[in-house]
Amino acid sequence: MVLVELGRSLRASLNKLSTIGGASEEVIATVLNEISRALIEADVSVGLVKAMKEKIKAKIELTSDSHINKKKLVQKAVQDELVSMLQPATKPYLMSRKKTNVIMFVGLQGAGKTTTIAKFAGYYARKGWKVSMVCCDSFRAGAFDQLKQNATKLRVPFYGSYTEADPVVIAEKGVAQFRKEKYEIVLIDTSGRHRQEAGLFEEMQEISAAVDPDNTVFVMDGTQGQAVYDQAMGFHDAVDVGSVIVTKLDGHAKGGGALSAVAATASPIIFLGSGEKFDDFEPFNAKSFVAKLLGFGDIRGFMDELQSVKDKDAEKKTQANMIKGKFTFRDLYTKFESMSKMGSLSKVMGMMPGMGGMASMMGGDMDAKFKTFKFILDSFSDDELDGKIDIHTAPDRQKRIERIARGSGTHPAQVEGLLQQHKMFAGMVSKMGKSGMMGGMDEKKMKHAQEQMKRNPALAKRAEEMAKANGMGGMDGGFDMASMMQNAMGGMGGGGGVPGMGGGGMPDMATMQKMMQGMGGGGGMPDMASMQNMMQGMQGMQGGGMPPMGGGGGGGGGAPDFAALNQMMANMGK
Ligand SMILES: Nc1nc2c(ncn2[C@@H]2O[C@H](COP(=O)(O)OP(=O)(O)OP(=O)(O)O)[C@@H](O)[C@H]2O)c(=O)[nH]1
Repeated sequence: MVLVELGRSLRASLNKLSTIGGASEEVIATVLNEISRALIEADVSVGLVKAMKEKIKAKIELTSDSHINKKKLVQKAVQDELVSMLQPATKPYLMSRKKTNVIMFVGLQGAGKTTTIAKFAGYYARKGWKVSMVCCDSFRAGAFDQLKQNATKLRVPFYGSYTEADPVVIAEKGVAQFRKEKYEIVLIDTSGRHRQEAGLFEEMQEISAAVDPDNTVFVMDGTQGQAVYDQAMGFHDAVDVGSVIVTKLDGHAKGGGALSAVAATASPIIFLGSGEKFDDFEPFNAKSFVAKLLGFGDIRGFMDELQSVKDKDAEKKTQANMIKGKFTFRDLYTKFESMSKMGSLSKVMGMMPGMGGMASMMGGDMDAKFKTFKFILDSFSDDELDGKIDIHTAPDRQKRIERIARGSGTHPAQVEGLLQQHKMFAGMVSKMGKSGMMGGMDEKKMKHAQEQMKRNPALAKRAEEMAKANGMGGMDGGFDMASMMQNAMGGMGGGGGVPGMGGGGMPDMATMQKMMQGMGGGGGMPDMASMQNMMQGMQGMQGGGMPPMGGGGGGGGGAPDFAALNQMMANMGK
């Protein structure tokens, strides 16, 4: 998650508010002062912060109802004001799949244009768009090689020239070629300069006139904080900047200032860059960003991502298998694919309520582990993946493990670790399949359970009390995913086990989706069906968590009492 420090300070301040009933004037004043200080430290302009603080205060004072939960009120006011500070005034360009979308990238030298183009290309290619790149940066030696290298890694076609010095000619030829080949997206890299110079602006205007881009994206270095305001305005006035991408928000204290300054120029921010890797990139939406910053998760973003990347056929097959109580290595692979198409796992986790902090705590290692799992599965034969050869019981099991380890560049112990986790999860799926639990929550049954809860508010209340008694009560009287996960994972991160291979099963996407839907309302109680789904989901994680999250399973903490939770569900239904 970007702006880790700012998020941590804001969350810590908000947590000072009492959960029960009211918070004293004094506490509220302290919290608002701390929030203001955190924002100023992130380089947000003092004027903006002052105005924001006054607006929040006014909102709180206006609410004379003494019964209202002050904690919620302050949280909501802070969230709303942060959103309005970061919400750009204009809407960004929306790409269409029916045409060639020509996108020109501009910015100062070193802002991260070439890297951002690669990230942008990767993001859309993962979602199935036909993407291409054109290098018009004939100013910086090596720019074309850099773009070429990135394009090759991403398997995206590119156009450029070592001999042609005129960027306008390159742009025209490249765009014409990719238009003819019916590419949906053509990304144009332009050259940068150290400062905003007349020469740079002229070149940008000439390229722009030659290719008539559908959108001009201004790439800006976020480490400069609020100072970017003048830069953004300069580019805005020189070319018709349609949207902005702010880069280098990883670990830089000034990111908040950069974001608020860009929003103040009325240019829509479309993506944020948070590292040098292609995956260090996320779409920007003020509401989702603030929700993640404050640790509330981003259910909407998660669902959108899930929908846009899901390989529906593969997921359907896996779902059908699981209902029958079957879970092959290919099903495991499908789960990995779905997750990896959504970007880095830490990003995905950042979208889940309360889990953002955990993701940053666990660091980039998670993604490395995730990749290792995929490499191992890539070295399975089709028959092994589909369970036609049961690798667990095959007489030449050891030989197969060694072959897979060689093929994936891993240690046989890591392959063994994956087999163990698969076995555990497949066993669980098998039990659930037999008991009908896996298929148990189809739409009809889910509706029925929801109706039950609606008709009987006492039941909903009891469920909430029970959930709280089980240590699941959290923010807004709803669920605190972080504490649930901590419970569910027991000794995450502990020693023992095969290094890097603590993971096991993962709840199926449908379960996860239902579970998220249940939690997405913010506050209140998830419906009964979702809760039961959630239990199933968590059971899937019990063997060490989502694959890359398992920490070897050694570190104590104790497994959650799923039997008790399930019993609780069952009792509630009576
Ligand atoms: N930490 C971090 N580094 C980044 C990010 N984006 C780009 N970089 C790094 O910033 C440096 C400059 O990036 P480039 O993509 O070459 O910049 P450019 O704007 O294309 O530069 P010119 O072609 O010279 O105009 C490289 O070392 C990148 O790896 C980011 O989000 N975070």
